Amino acid sequence: MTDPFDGEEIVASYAQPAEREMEASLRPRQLTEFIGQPRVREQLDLLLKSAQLRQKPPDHILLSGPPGLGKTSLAMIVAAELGVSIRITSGPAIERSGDLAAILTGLEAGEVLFVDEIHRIARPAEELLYSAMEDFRVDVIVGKGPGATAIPLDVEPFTLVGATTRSGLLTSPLRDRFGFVGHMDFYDPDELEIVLHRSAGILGVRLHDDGAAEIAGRSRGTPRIANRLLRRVRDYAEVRAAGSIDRTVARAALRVYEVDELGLDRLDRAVLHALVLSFHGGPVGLSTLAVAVGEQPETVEEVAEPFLVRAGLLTRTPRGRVATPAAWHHLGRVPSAGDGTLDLFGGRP
Ligand SMILES: Nc1ncnc2c1ncn2[C@@H]1O[C@H](COP(=O)(O)OP(=O)(O)OP(=O)(O)O)[C@@H](O)[C@H]1O
Repeated sequence: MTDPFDGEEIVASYAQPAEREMEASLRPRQLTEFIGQPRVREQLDLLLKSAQLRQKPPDHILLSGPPGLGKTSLAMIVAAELGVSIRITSGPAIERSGDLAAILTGLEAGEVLFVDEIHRIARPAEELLYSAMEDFRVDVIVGKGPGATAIPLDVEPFTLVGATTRSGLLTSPLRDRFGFVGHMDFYDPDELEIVLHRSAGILGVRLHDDGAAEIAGRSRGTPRIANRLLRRVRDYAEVRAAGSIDRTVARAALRVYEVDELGLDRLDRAVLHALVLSFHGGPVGLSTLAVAVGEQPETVEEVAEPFLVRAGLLTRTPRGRVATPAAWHHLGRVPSAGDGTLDLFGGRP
């Protein structure tokens, strides 16, 4: 059976490079502009203000949560609120510890170093980070074997902001060196409506409250997706609806872009299809499921599953992933008593 939604992946929760520039223009610049996440916001506000009172860089900050919830934006806000510049890198980009040593020793006093996907940093580089975070010092090893020597180099006091979608994969020595851990959660639809109105203002789009509510409800609790859907609905509105977005226009546009009423994207639906149709609802192991949808296990686990679990469509059990009755219903199917699958009309898939 072909997936009727197998089209452009406009609700994918990771950004395409071409969209990064547009995303940057929509980023909140100050803590007061940052919508939602009230607990993290308040905790960060205290951390930053007390650091400013003491005139010292704040403790290292770890932000954890699914993609697109605003971790990068918050890291930039931390630097902006402190009035310092930010250097940005990511765990996978730091292949050798020498790369990290060069970044660390090049930092200016008080700067923020943002390491996205910090759980993917290579082990030797991670070990270098320990002394840099704790003592503002790195030992660079020169040479190999018995003749190798460690040259200690000073690092200016800095604040590391690490972002991770998988805080469970962080080793405890690394996790323990963060003085503050902020857990980001999915946004409520009413918070996403505020995000959408703010973005519409920046983009110069007329967005009515009912249009914002329609888009927010399909944004999977994720501001990045809300903004992406807004841009696509804006395209539709400009060409077919004189540039104004209300509920009717939003619904029509999202139908064209094949975003369903739950906001599921191609990968989400592929996972549900595989789980329900190929594995009869599970339980099935993550790697088997990932092979069935042609993705890496990490992509299924980090990108699709958090929302599927939250939407009550998938559960993780010790024996593997299981489709809930709501997942069967969403695909228009009913679980059969035996191992076969019957669709709602009694036929086999
Ligand atoms: N609280 C917020 N208020 C307004 N806009 C937000 C908020 N959080 C995120 N956004 C918007 O969502 C987009 C994605 O945010 P950001 O890149 O900070 O997420 P992220 O969690 O770092 O994602 P990833 O981990 O995938 O890099 C930004 O362009 C920004 O416009």
